Parts: sequence; structure tokens; C-alpha cells
Amino acid sequence: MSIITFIGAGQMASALTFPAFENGHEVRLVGTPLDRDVIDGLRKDNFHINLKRTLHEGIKYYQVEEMEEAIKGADAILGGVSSFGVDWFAEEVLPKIPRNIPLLSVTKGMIDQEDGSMMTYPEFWEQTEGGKGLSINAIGGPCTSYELADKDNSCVAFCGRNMETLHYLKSLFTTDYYHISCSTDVVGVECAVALKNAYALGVSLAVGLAEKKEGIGAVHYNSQAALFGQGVREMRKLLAIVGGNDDNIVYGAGDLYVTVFGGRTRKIGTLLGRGLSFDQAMEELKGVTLESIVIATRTARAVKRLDALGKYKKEEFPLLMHVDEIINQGKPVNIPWKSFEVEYDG
Ligand SMILES: NC(=O)C1=CN([C@@H]2O[C@H](COP(=O)(O)OP(=O)(O)OC[C@H]3O[C@@H](n4cnc5c(N)ncnc54)[C@H](OP(=O)(O)O)[C@@H]3O)[C@@H](O)[C@H]2O)C=CC1
Ligand SMILES: O=C(CO)COP(=O)(O)O
Repeated sequence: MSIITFIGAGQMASALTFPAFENGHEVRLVGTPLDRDVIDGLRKDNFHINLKRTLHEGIKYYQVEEMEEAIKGADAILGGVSSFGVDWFAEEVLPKIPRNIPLLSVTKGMIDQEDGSMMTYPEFWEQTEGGKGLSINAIGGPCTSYELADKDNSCVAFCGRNMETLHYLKSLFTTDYYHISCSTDVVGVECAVALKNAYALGVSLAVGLAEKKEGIGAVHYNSQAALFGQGVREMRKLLAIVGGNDDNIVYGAGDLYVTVFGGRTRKIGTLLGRGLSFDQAMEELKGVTLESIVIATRTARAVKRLDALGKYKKEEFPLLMHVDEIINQGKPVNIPWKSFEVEYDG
């Protein structure tokens, strides 16, 4: 038995308590300063108010002030914040983690740099004062939290610098429904699964466009599939730009699929497609975790920098550029269908 301390009681970290606890490990779940009500609720009856699932009896719950006690004696740390908690995690959590135990993070996203390159969150954390010398690993791949809690079969990737550490982390979480590949291509896995959030917004515009035309509930798959295909094409190019292995497109495309059908990102794309302005859509979705806005903005900024430096042409990313126009310039949805046409002679 190992002791695993989960920091951040969001939906995904809480869902991951299922495989960990079922493997016989001691599970300690620590809330962030924003998770107070979540932890209070869990202490009462094990019900997670956001995940809407009852966690296993026997999990230990901690408020943020009790974090150090929860870390004491732990064999591994699971980081559960979203992109919005990345700085808090760097400042308040990383310095408290003993250097001899590994961190596994669920956070999906990347940070754009001045030179147009993109940095993964593990790389970012490794460079912070508190992250120096820590083994920082991450989870990517298609897996929505509530379906993991319901034990639907999921295939994900754990990535990090050291294969032995990844094998250890895998041994903690692997079950007959949670299937884990391991990869030392951190930038490849992380880039693929971060980008899917930007493109999931793009694909779900078609969901809203169909509803705008024919009423709520109307569905058309041709347009969704066209945007899905274009999204995969642009993701592959971006994967090549960051130097990730092309095979990671499996995690990116799989994650795009699950997010379009079951993710929160679908909600914003749908509202925009129906004709709401970006501000109206954001107002309607107040309180929902929407990382797609952050990653689409950052990736588009990186592409525009690369274009300005003469390294790549932004016209090669028409879907990303349109998503960026919608969310950052208040432009209406007007999918650039013709720019998706290509010629291949050869
Ligand atoms: N949900 C899913 O199905 C999946 C999610 N992921 C990834 O996991 C990560 C977490 O997602 P998920 O659990 O769903 O998100 P949630 O919004 O449920 O949880 C996010 C966590 O981060 C905390 N947090 C948010 N903002 C801050 C902040 N400013 N300072 C400190 N803590 C903060 C949250 O506190 P609070 O809840 O109070 O806001 C919560 O503990 C994301 O990067 C997501 O992409 C990966 C796979 C699947
Ligand atoms: O990452 C996810 C599934 O793998 C969840 O996506 P959302 O953040 O859109 O819910």
C-alpha cells in the first residue's frame, strides 16, 4: 500500500481517487482555498458537489491549511488544479513537496513564450523556485472525470522524464478500466491534449450553428466532422512545431472527440455557434471551468509570433485564427470553410 496525497479537489483529481483507492492505497484529498465547500460536503457524506458522485468511504479529506499534514509520509502527490491554479500550485504547493517523491499532474495547458514557442506546465513548474529538483509528471488523454468515476474504460498517457517513475505511478493507478500508456515525450503528450481544448471549441461551433438554423436539439454531423478533421490537421502541424512525436495525435484526437461530446468546452462553442456574443456566452457559463479560452488565446498568440518571425504562416491555421477572432476580437462566427480546402498532388 502507498499513500497518495491529492492536492486540488476538482472534478478530475476527485475522479482519480476511484482507481487509487480501489488499488488499496491510502488516499488523502486536499482542497484548494476555493474548494472549501467541496471538502465540507465530502466530510459530511462523501458526496462531491461538482463531480456529482459519491467518493469511496475511507478517503481522508483535508482543508488547505492541513496540506502539510496530508503530505507527511506520502509516497506520491497528485496535482489537481486547472490552468487557473497553476501559479497558486507553484507558489503554495511545490515548495512543500519532498524532493524524493514524484508529482503527477492532471492540468492540461501550455504557456506561450516571447519567441513563439510553447512551454508545458511540467517544464514551467520545474523552472520555478519551488519546483527545482522535483520529479514532475503529467496525465494526458481522453478521460472525462465523471465517466472515470463510473468506470467507463479509458486510455490515457502518463508522461515524464523517467520511465521508471512513470511505471511506479502507473502501478498506483492502473485498473481493469483505467488503461495507462507511458511516455517520456512530455511536450508531445502535453501539447496534443492541451490543444484539443482550443479545437473542441472550434468543433462545437457547428453544434450551435445547426441549432441556430433549425432549433435547439437539431444535429448535423457533416459540419462537425469537417471541423474535427481540420482541427486534427492543425493540431498535427502544431505538434510538429513543438517537436512532439506525431503518434501523440492519438491522445489529441481522442481527447478532442470526448470533449466535443462530453466536455465543458462544448458548452461555450455551442453558445457562440447559436449566435451569442463571446461576452454573453461567458456570462451564461459563469463558474464553469473553461480552459479552452486560455489555450486558444495562447496558441493563437504563439502562431502569430511565429508568423511575424517568418517561421510559419498563420494562414495554415484558419480554424485556430477564427476561434481567436471570435473570443479576442468579438467577431461573429463565420467559419472559413473554403480555407480548409487543400490540394495534394503526389
Ligand atoms: N474534468 C475532466 O474531465 C478532466 C479534466 N482534466 C484537466 O484537469 C484539470 C482540472 O480540471 P477539473 O478537475 O475538471 O477542474 P475543476 O474546475 O473541477 O477543478 C480545478 C481545481 O483547480 C482549483 N483552482 C481553480 N482556480 C484556482 C486558483 N486560482 N487558485 C487555486 N486553485 C484553483 C479548483 O478550485 P475550485 O474547484 O474551487 O475552483 C479545483 O481544485 C484541468 O486542467 C483539466 O483540463 C483532465 C482530464 C479530464
Ligand atoms: O479534458 C477533458 C476530457 O479529457 C475535459 O474537457 P473539458 O474541460 O472541456 O470538460
